[in-house]
Amino acid sequence: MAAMQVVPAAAAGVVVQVQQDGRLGSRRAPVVCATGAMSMCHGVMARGAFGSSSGASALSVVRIASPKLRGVATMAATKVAAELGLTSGGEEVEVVAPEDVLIVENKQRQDQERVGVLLLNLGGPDTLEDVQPFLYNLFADPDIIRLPRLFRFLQRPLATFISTLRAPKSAEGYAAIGGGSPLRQITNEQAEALKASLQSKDVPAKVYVGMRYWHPFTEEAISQIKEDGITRLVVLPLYPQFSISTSGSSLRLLESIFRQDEYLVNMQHTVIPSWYNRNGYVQSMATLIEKELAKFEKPEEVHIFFSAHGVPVAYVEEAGDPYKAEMEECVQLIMAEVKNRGIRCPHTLAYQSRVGPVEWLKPYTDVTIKELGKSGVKSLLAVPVSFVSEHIETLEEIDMEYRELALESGIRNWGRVPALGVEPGFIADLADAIIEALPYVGAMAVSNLEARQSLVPLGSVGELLATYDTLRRELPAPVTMWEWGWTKSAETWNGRAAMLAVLTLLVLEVTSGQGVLHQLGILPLFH
Ligand SMILES: C=CC1=C(C)c2cc3[nH]c(cc4nc(cc5[nH]c(cc1n2)c(C)c5CCC(=O)O)C(CCC(=O)O)=C4C)c(C)c3C=C
Ligand SMILES: [Fe+2]
Repeated sequence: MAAMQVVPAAAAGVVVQVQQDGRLGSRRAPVVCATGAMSMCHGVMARGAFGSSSGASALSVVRIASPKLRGVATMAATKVAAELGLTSGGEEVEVVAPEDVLIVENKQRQDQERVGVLLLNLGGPDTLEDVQPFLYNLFADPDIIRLPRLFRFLQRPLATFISTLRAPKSAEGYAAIGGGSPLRQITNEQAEALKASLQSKDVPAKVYVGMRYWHPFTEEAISQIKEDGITRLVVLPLYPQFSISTSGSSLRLLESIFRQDEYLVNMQHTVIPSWYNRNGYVQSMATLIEKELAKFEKPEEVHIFFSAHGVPVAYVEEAGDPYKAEMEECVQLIMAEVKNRGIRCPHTLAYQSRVGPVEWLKPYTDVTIKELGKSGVKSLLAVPVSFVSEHIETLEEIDMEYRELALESGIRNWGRVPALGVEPGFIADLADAIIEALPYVGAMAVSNLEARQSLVPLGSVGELLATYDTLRRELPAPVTMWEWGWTKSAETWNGRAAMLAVLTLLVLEVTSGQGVLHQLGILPLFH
């Protein structure tokens, strides 16, 4: 193992010593000298003109200020040392003092590289006409409704059936918030802000938005990424906590897109699967809470009420979704920071937006609001915590439905923390997360301990999908009327459900003239 250490910057620049035998001081390897001016703050990539006895003429430098990032330092140092010909390539470079390390990258190679950031999000209907097709896309996703293998062919007809039934109720909600979802516009603003923040940190990158269920679809973003010749991609789902039903579903889609395309197979990438535990996010949330609390007449009497989007319990208990654990840890971290600021309000976490009759994560938001009202709480501050943009579930469900319920339940003073949106501290922290992930692009990060900063560790799409939900077990469908399982009643219901689904299929095929039976050439025989 070779050792790489950066000797603190002299007035003229930085000296990097690389040694082959792991002990500093003996058998000196080539020394790389920096002569340009550079920014030295944490996480900032700076550039300068450099000279080196190994022949490298232009380098860029990343300062790693935290010993916690030893893994990042090691990986990048290993790569750089090999590129500079300081090691023969195979051996890992040991980082002696990570808090002092400057990682040196070959700038010539960097100039040919184009960094891209892909923001993943759910998407929402732009107009009321979009509501049913948007819902169709959502319910056609096997990570939202996972049918038993035998019935998989019914996924699409079932999605048509459920989306058609649900569309009028959903459309009412979207009509109440102005006739469509604000998600597209807010996500575009976040992308712009992130690009500017990265640029200000001397990391030029293109930022793309890929939605799962509506425009701009992930496929559209990927086409643009190819067209722009991106060579290194950081994938950032805009969900602070990981769930199979959100980030997981988008990764599953990316995996299939990547697999079918030679350019994408070879494009290096890494994913930041969740980031609820980043200090910048936690601080930004605490600041928003503090600001909203100050608007109450008696802030010390306010109950802080975190409301997260729910998922069916089976996602957590049967498929191993880390969502609940990450959510609980997230709320703990935010409350620890809130307490740090001298605020002593009690708090509760509950889950909203359940769909259908299967059991979802508890406690439910509506039930909890009623209970809090009954128990004498008079002032409530709602904090949406699973999403970083305003959307139908903050603007309609929380601001209208839950507010009304709270007032009916005896709560007199109501407040709501806005979603983070383009809050500067939050965007700057996301930019830092991207910069810190860059050395992992193309590297096997999951196997690296330091990459395990959250329950779902940093890694490539393939690595991440291999770490959870590998079996993709059948789960109770969240939106249908039956229960899967082997109890007597479940069997009966399975049979009925299958009959219902087959009937639906037949009706749809006959009315639309399209479908599996037409494809198999069976149905036209009956015409
Ligand atoms: C962390 C966030 C989210 C999780 C987890 C999640 C799981 C999940 N959602 C549904 C069903 C629906 N979700 C709908 C809208 C919607 N969902 C999220 C986020 C999460 N979903 C957002 C941000 C939005 C809103 C987008 C917008 O247009 O503003 C909808 C449509 C709206 C409605 O009809 O209520 C449905 C349906 C399931 C079944 C699920 C987990 C399995
Ligand atoms: Fe949802």
